[in-house]
Amino acid sequence: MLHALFLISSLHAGAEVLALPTQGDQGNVVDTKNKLTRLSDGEIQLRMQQLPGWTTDGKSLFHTRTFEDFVAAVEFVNSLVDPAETLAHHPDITINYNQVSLEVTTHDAGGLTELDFELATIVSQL
Ligand SMILES: C[C@H](O)[C@H](O)[C@H]1CNC2=NC(N)=NC(=O)C2=N1
Repeated sequence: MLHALFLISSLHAGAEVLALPTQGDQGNVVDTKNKLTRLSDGEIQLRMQQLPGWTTDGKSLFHTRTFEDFVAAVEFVNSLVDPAETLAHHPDITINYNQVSLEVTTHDAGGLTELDFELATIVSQL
């Protein structure tokens, strides 16, 4: 418990926390309280290791998919609607014929948050 409190205050102070909170009480507390808090560079690096097919500039996540044709590209875009609405978090989308490019960031926080990685992880499974 003391450890969890220390972790939370570290995050608020903007310190880099290299431990990835994924499970247990500590992780749940941090995830709930910090979903819209910008992640540090160290936290972003750790999460990128779990996100193949995506790149980052430290402010956004980027992902591009190529499809058979325009119709398939639009169908993929349509499949993004439900997860985006469920999370109340929406990717910026560019369609170039059969290619769909996504940019995910938390505009409200001015950078990357846990929510961006949640959305990206769901998109990766589509
Ligand atoms: C009020 C509403 O939930 C917010 O404006 C949401 C909507 N969707 C969003 N999507 C993304 N990508 N970033 C946001 O900051 C964001 N904000």
